[in-house]
Formats: sequence, C-alpha cells, structure tokens
Amino acid sequence: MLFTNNLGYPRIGAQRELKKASEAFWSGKITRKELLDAGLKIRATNWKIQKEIGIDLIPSNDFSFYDQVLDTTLMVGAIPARYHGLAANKSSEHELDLYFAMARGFQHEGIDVTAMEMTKWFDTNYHYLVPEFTKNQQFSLFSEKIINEYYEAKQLGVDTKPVLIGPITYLLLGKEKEAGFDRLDLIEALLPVYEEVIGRLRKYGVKWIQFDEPFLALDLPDKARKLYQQVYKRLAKSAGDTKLLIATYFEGVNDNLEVALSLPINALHLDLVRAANQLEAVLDNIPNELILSLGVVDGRNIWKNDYERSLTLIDKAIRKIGKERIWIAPSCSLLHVPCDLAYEDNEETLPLEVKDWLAFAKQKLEEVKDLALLRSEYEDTAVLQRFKDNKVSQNRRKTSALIHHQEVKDRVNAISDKDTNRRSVFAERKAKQLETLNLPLYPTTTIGSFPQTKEVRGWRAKFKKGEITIDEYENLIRAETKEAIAWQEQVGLDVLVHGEFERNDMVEYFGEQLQGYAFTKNGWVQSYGSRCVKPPVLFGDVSRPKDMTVYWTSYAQSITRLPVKGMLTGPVTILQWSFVRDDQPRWQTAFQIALAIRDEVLALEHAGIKIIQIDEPAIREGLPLRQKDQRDYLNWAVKAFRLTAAGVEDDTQIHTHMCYSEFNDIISDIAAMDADVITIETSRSQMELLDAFANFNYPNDIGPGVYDIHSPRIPSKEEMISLMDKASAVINPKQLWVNPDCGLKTRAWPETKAALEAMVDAAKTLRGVIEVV
Ligand SMILES: Nc1nc2c(c(=O)[nH]1)N[C@@H](CNc1ccc(C(=O)N[C@@H](CCC(=O)N[C@@H](CCC(=O)N[C@@H](CCC(=O)O)C(=O)O)C(=O)O)C(=O)O)cc1)CN2
Ligand code: MET
Ligand SMILES: [Zn+2]
Repeated sequence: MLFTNNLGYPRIGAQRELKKASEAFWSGKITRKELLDAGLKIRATNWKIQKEIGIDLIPSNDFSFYDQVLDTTLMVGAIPARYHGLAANKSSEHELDLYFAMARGFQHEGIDVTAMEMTKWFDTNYHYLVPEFTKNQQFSLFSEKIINEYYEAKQLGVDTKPVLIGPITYLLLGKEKEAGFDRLDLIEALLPVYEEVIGRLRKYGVKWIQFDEPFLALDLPDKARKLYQQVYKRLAKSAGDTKLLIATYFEGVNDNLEVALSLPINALHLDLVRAANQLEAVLDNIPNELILSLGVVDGRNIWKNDYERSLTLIDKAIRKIGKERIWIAPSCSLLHVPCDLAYEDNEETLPLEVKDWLAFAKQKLEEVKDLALLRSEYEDTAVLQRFKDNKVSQNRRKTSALIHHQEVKDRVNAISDKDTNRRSVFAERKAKQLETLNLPLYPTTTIGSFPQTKEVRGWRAKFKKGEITIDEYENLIRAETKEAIAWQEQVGLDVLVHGEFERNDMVEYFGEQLQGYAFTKNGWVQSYGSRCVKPPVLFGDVSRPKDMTVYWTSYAQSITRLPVKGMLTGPVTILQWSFVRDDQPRWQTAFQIALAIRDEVLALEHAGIKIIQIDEPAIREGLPLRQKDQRDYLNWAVKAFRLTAAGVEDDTQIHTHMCYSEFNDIISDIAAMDADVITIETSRSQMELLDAFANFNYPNDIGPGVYDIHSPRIPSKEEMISLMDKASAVINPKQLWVNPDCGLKTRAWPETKAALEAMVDAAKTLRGVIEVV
C-alpha cells in the first residue's frame, strides 16, 4: 500500500478551543497552566485523529500558540532588541510571556513595546509575524518547542514527523530592519541553529523531518537557488540516518526543478492541486532514490476530492517510479480548512445536497487514506464502494440545478467598458465632492467596524439560537449604532461610520445575503493568532435578491448631520475570503459578485449616502504567486472593483481600504482602481509604504493608517503627528486623510476611545500647523 503523509493539521481545535483558551488567558481569566493544558489537549486529539485514520507520517510542531513563523523566530533566537528586557528571564514561564509580547505588543509595568509586523502567508488569509533582521543578526537555539513536542507525542504513542520552516524560506519571509545587507547572507549565522536542532531530533530517534520551503516553488533569484544546494547539503550531513522531506506548496517547482531534484534529501512534496502540470517534468527528471509526496487533496478549499482525477495523477507516478517511492498527501498544510464536516447539521444554511460536495480536514485525511487504499494490493470492498460514491457525488455536483442561473451568466457576458468608468476624471470629481462634503484638511475617519464586544456577539448568538426575537436583536443593534454615532460626533470625527455591529464578518455577512452561497455552523479557520473566520461557501452563480446594507446605513445617517460612510466589501475580497467553486474561472465568479455589489452601491446612493467605502483588503492576497500569472489577475481584479464603483454620480465619494499586505509592487493597479480615497495600513511599517505612493505620484486621496489596530496599545498623539509629518513630507497634505490602519472590531471600547480621541487631536494640531504655514 502507498504511504500517507500529512503536512499539518488545524490547531485552533474543532470547537475553537485554542482561541477560547488564549483569549481567556490574555484577559486574566485562566492561568498559564490552563492555557498550556488546552494546547496539549488539542495536540493529543489531533494526533489521535490522524492515527485512527491511519496516516503514516503524522506531523508534530504544526501546533502553535500563535504562529509558526513566530515559533521559528523563537527557536532560532532572533528576538528583536525591544524585547530583550522581557527575554532576559529564560524560565519557560517567561518564554510564553515573551512570545505573546512579540505577537501582540506589551504595555504595562512601565514597559511599552510594539508588536512585530504581521503580513499575509503567501496567497492565504493566514497572517504570520514577520521576522526582523539586523546586519549583525545573531542566532542561537532559544525555544526547544520542536523537541518538546516530538517527545510529547512519543509519550502518547505517536512517532511523529517534526515540521519546521526551512532556513531559506525563513530568511525570505523576514525583513531587513537596517540598510546595507541582504538577509540571505545571514544563512551562515543561521545554519548552526538548524544543525543543532536536527542533531537533537536525531538523538531522539526521529525518522523524518519536514522542512517547509514554499519559496522553492516560487520565482527565485539565482542566489537563492544556489543557496538551496549549499544549505541542504549541510543539513543532510547533520541529519545522518534521519531523513529529510522538503515540502513545496501553493505553486509548482517549474523553473526550480533542477535545483529541487538535485538536493540531497529523501523526499520532495509537490502541490498537485495548484500545479498538476509539474508532475510530468518531475517524473522525467527524478533521481533514483527520491520519494515523491503527491499533494493531490486540496488543502486550500473544501470541495470533496475527485478520486478519479487524483488516481490518474497517482497512476502516472506509479508507472514511472513504482509504489514504494510514492506518498499520498494533502496539497499543503490543512491549516487553511476547517476541522470536521461532522459538526455541520443545519440543512437550512448548508443543504444536504451541498454538504455532500464537501470535505474538511478530517475528511481530507480520510480521502488521502482512501486513495492509498485504492492502490493497495488487497481489494477492500468498503473502499471500492466509497470510490463509487465519490463518482456519484462528483456527477451530482456537475449537474446540480442549485448552481446554474442563466440570467447571472448573461449579465456577466454583457459587461461593457462603459460599466467600468466613472463619469468624470478624478480632478473633476474631487472638485464636486469638496463642494458637497465640505470637509476640513486632514479629514478624520475610521475604517468601518467598532468593537464587536462580547455583548454584541452574544445578542447575535442568542438571536441565532432563537432565544431573542429579531425585533429584540435589532433594537439592541440600533441602540449600539446610535451610541457609536453619538460618540463619534462628540469626539469630533469628520466622516462617521455606522459601526458594523450587525455583521458577524465582513465577508460572511454578504455571503449570507447573496444567492449562490451556503454557510457552515462551525467551519472555522485561523486567520491570525486567536482570530478565526468562517468563510462562506460560494457554490453557484451569485446574485443579490435584495438590499443588503441600506437599512443600517440609512438608520445611522438618519440620526446625524455629519456624513456616514456606507460600508461594503469588494468583489475580490468576497471571492478571496470565501470557499469558492472550482468549476469555473475565478474571474467569472468575481464579476458575478461585482455586479451584485454594484447594485448595492447604487442602492446606497439612491438612499442618500454620499460616501461609500468598498473594502478590498484582499486584493494583494489574490495576486498569483508566480509573476507570469499576475498581469491577467490584476486586470480582472481591478476591472471587478471598477465595475462596483463606476455607476455613481461624480459627487458621490468612493473610498476603498487595504491592509495586511505589501502593496508596493501593485501600486499602478491600485491607482487604476480609481477610488476617490484609499485608506491603507501603514503604521507598523512606519509609513514605508507611502514612498511607493509618492514615487508613483499617486493622484487620488490617501489615508495612511496612523496606528496599529492589532494591539490594545494606545498610540500617543505625538507619534501619530510624527507619522503624518512623514506622510506630508512626500504627499501633498491636501490629499491626506487621518485614520487608523484598519477596522476596530477586535478592540475593546476603552482603548478605541482613547486612541481615536488622540487621533482627532493629532489631526487638529496638524491643521493648525498648515494654517500657520
Ligand atoms: N473574513 C475575514 N478575513 C480577514 C479579516 C476579516 O475581518 N474577515 N480581517 C483581516 C484580519 N483577520 C481577521 C479575522 C477574523 C477576525 C475576527 O474578529 N474574528 C472573530 C470572529 C468573527 C465572527 O465570525 N463572529 C461571529 C461569531 C462569533 C462567535 O464566536 N460567537 C460565539 C458566541 C458569541 C458569544 O457569546 O461570545 C460562538 O459561536 O461560540 C459573530 O459575531 O456572530 C473571532 O475570531 O473572534 C478579525 C480579523 C484579514 N482577514
Ligand atoms: C480587514 S479590512 C476591514 C474593513 C472593515 N470595514 C472593518 O472595518 O472592519
Ligand atoms: Zn483592514
């Protein structure tokens, strides 16, 4: 029988146990010991599940209390100077405190340190903490988590495969914090730590170690390619009998094939969902002993595997190199899919017909096992039956009446250039908007959401369980909205928001109201730290049966004379943060969503809303990882956005918002979106991003975020003024807005109020200075 290999299992817990425990610990409600126990319990459960399914290579160290990149940073002791005070105490208790301080910032007992920067993990909605490197960066083994977890699993009777981020990927994920060096040159300093870790694992009798090297499947400079050869030669030497697996994913090795196949490793993992076409070339060139781990089960989406299609790939490989050298695996870590479909029992939101098309992490491992069994020497009638059922299910999905709606397809086919252009150019629109809106210099605003407190979430939970009526629920939300409006007026913000209290999530909320979507009850996926999302399932043609946001926006506007910004999620972000059908190209789905959002924009305008924000935080995330595919994506992504915005009058002001990504390389496309105002995350990178806007001569208005909303830390007025001064030095102050980095839903009210009061104060000071000049 073929060997089965898993790259990583979701670690938040099937019932979000880790989320709940971490948040309870941070707010002082449980002890450190209780948090550690919650972690142990999740690991033990995950190992048990995988063992019972019969997975041969079960990962360890795929667990994390916050982020696997931060774990690696702690492993190699790359602790930035601002945490050295906290790092001085090396007891294991303090390791966790240090760890969370790096993840979330730390502001008590007279210490005030910011968190590490956070950014997207490749093209996913998972976020990692960016390693920070200095020219004379030192590394030394600091955290022994990887060793402890291997030992822990062994005690529980599971001989695992420790997983870690490979050294080259680790360096590439990080950022130089001073000028004058290339982080890849730190490899000499870094390698001894990896050698030490391998040496320690080897002593414990570890059989396989997995190095995640997704960069080996991306466009690489020659220097990095060469480095792969040198580095793995050294690591193989220290591994001795312990075998090395390199995992690539999210793309194909393609032009790095020669390098990948020349490494002195024992197994190579390929993502055959994203890049099935790489298999042929790999098989043609594979060296004699190398094992191939075939990632045939999609780790990024929730559709049931098509066994027939997978077996075609598997058989191709078997014919070429034989069964002994083939492993069956998910395409990447299962971190990106929910835990277990068995929890889904609400037929109203997830019809049985749709549920039959789905597989979550546990089911995916069962699929991996089935595929291995289907190529075993023994005929297993139960497996053969599952193969037949699989075929039936695939066919039912292809022909389902739930999916196809001709009017939607016709409307997409009829899109013309006229539909994607505003009536006038920006300069003319701006003049009209200045007149209608009458805003001061450095106008202040927020990004949309206000704190989603326990109470607000509790009301929604009660409403969903039928414990309160819709009237009671809406009264509570109305009261919350009213209070938020009153407070914004009082503190002196210029453009108000309704606060998004009625929304569970900025994507799921729209998914719930659009045709073509289903939702899960418990399909949680980690987004960062303890924060999770429940991506709605986009299975069919999308349309908008009725208004989605008009009621709550109009209500907020009806109780203030100041402008209230309508708040929508853009088509690319809705696409990116849903589990999306894989039976048609993504651009087609994006245009369907765009038409629905366009109608909503027009409905808001019709209701008298003068400013409408169409959030596109995920536009950069959707950018294909290989450069050759990027142009095509950017063209349709920008077009989808323009399609949503272009229907309005000149004096309706369109905002967009982006966060969590590096935007430098797509600045011309951001400009091509032609939003009147863009608010964008910049504070964690100290406004670095603005240079890109300045160099490009970005013509429209910009609100560079003046404070990081991920941390409860309250920014001072002075630091925000100094950030805005930096911005004003490179961008005309008449183009600038003042706002936080992102929405405030994850924050509590006290810090939100204090921070925004300081922000408004900062803007007032800035206006004073300008008037004097
Ligand atoms: N989809 C998406 N992706 C995104 C973002 C985003 O906002 N949405 N923001 C960026 C950063 N990522 C983020 C991801 C999640 C959250 C977030 O706040 N998530 C919430 C859950 C939001 C949600 O769906 N809430 C639901 C369900 C809440 C819930 O847990 N309810 C309780 C019961 C309520 C109670 O009594 O407390 C339960 O089901 O057990 C609601 O409000 O209705 C969380 O993890 O806590 C924030 C940022 C990038 N990616
Ligand atoms: C992740 S971007 C968030 C934008 C949204 N309007 C909010 O404020 O929450
Ligand atoms: Zn944001």
